[in-house]
Amino acid sequence: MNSKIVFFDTTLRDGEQSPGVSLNIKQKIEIGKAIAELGIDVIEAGFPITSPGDFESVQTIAREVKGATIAALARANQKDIEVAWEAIKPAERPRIHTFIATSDIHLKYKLKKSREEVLELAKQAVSFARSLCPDVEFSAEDATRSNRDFLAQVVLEVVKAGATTINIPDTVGYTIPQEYYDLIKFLIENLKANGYESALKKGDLRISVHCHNDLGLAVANSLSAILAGATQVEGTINGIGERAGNAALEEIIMTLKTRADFFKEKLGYEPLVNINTKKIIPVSQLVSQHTGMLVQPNKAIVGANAFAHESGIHQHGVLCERSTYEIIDPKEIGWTGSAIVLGKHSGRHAISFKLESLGWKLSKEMLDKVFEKYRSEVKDILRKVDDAYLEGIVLDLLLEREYRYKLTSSQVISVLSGSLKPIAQVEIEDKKLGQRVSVGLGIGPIDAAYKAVASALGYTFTGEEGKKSLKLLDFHIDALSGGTSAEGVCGVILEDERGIKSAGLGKDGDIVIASLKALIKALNRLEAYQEKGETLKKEILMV
Ligand SMILES: CC(=O)SCCNC(=O)CCNC(=O)[C@H](O)C(C)(C)COP(=O)(O)OP(=O)(O)OC[C@H]1O[C@@H](n2cnc3c(N)ncnc32)[C@H](O)[C@@H]1OP(=O)(O)O
Ligand SMILES: CC(C)C(=O)C(=O)O
Ligand SMILES: [Mg+2]
Repeated sequence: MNSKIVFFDTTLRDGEQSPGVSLNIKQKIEIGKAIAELGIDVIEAGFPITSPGDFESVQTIAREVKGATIAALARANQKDIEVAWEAIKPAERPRIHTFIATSDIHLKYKLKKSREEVLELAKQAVSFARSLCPDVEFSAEDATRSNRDFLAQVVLEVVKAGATTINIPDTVGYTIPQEYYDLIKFLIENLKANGYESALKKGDLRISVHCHNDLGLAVANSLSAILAGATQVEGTINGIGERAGNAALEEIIMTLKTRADFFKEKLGYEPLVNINTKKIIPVSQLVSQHTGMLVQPNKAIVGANAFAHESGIHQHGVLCERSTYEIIDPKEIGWTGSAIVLGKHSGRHAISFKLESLGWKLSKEMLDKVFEKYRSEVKDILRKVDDAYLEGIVLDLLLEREYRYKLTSSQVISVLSGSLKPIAQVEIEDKKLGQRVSVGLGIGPIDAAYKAVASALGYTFTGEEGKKSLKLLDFHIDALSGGTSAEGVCGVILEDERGIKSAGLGKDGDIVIASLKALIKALNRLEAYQEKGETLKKEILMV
């Protein structure tokens, strides 16, 4: 019995076929090396006949990427195969991967050839490839829409011609798990009946699967094929690839690892052996960065939300014991850990956890007050609550009466056209220094208003000398309801020179006023924190 499944990565070939993706040689080598470090057995580096650039990158990968077999794709013709061989020849272990479609749809409309002609081309391609390279993979493109008996005949003949891996692609993502299971089983039984049982058992001959995700079934189909006896599985990092993409290798790997019990029982052996799963997140991020294909947040394993918990009941569970709502330890795949994200559905346990991590250890009564304020002031307004807003609530409860600034008057003028600039005038009551008045010019009315406030209180957003520097880390405005008379809500996060963060929300029918209210709130909280924050944290509060 085979002791392991061969993992075949085609991020650099099928993955690069994603619309809009084009990787340069440097990026391909970086990705190739990262995939090899993950422990992937075969890396399909490209399709060398495509262009001189593709040839060069496949050749460079063949020279520089160690540890994995390096494969190159070729159509079923001599020229493609010669060029592919030329490119991969320098690899430690080269593989020629040749293919031709076997479905009647492809034969009739695309190749315009009979079944007999395709069978002949497949045999010739494999035996020519085999005359160059000992490791030859053959793919029957669109296998899942092919006539079963014809497919079985092609498979048998290319094995006789010397193919060592036979790939049965679900090229258009059409099959479903049970159907694919039956197909793979049927093809394996047919090979066994024709004298290849021992080769299959020893791993000298492998049935491979290559699934596309048009119905969202690529990973399920791949796993089903493994259960039917396939011993090579193909896919890409992050599931990128033609149209809806390929099977996501990281999902297959983590399913085999997480449900090793199930697969071991069904297969009689442990299917996952050599993968260094801690490299999954770094390689996923590298692929996303180089291809420009963002990973959707809710994507399994590698999505930003895959180990993030926002709802109170789940947060409570995870804080008690991670395994209540997580089936994988995120550290096992290279994340730093699980994330507790505050939002609309969060409860007291998560708030208390967050505050403790910020240094605030609150009494139960105080926590109840914070939660009530969180519920009434923040929960429905912010989609994701930064820690600074939470800390701001605590400061309001303890120190609001002492807050230093009050906006007493303001006027802001917008400019439609011409050389004039928007201008703002503000009047602020400062508990320490009395009334402060200032004027600001800006690109827009909010910019002008913020500059006026900063100048009145001795701050600068632009690094002016002699003033206290502030960074505007976040600024956003939303409408609280629909229509032109909707109330606007502004959220602001500031950071001072020491890295202290402070946030404020402001609501008003006038969005400039909402923005000013948010800024003044954030500045009040910042000053309160600077003066008393650390001292207050040291006390266990019994308010
Ligand atoms: C399912 C898959 O993912 S298959 C891989 C798909 N990937 C790519 O196509 C990316 C790289 N492709 C390319 O750069 C180009 O298509 C090239 C260089 C390979 C070929 O370009 P062109 O010669 O201009 O041909 P074009 O792409 O327009 O058409 C494909 C030709 O290959 C033929 N062909 C397609 N598949 C095969 C095959 N497996 N074996 C032999 N011939 C094939 C077609 O019948 C057609 O032939 P024709 O020119 O005689 O009509
Ligand atoms: C070339 C083959 C393996 C392919 O990518 C497909 O059929 O999807
Ligand atoms: Mg494909």
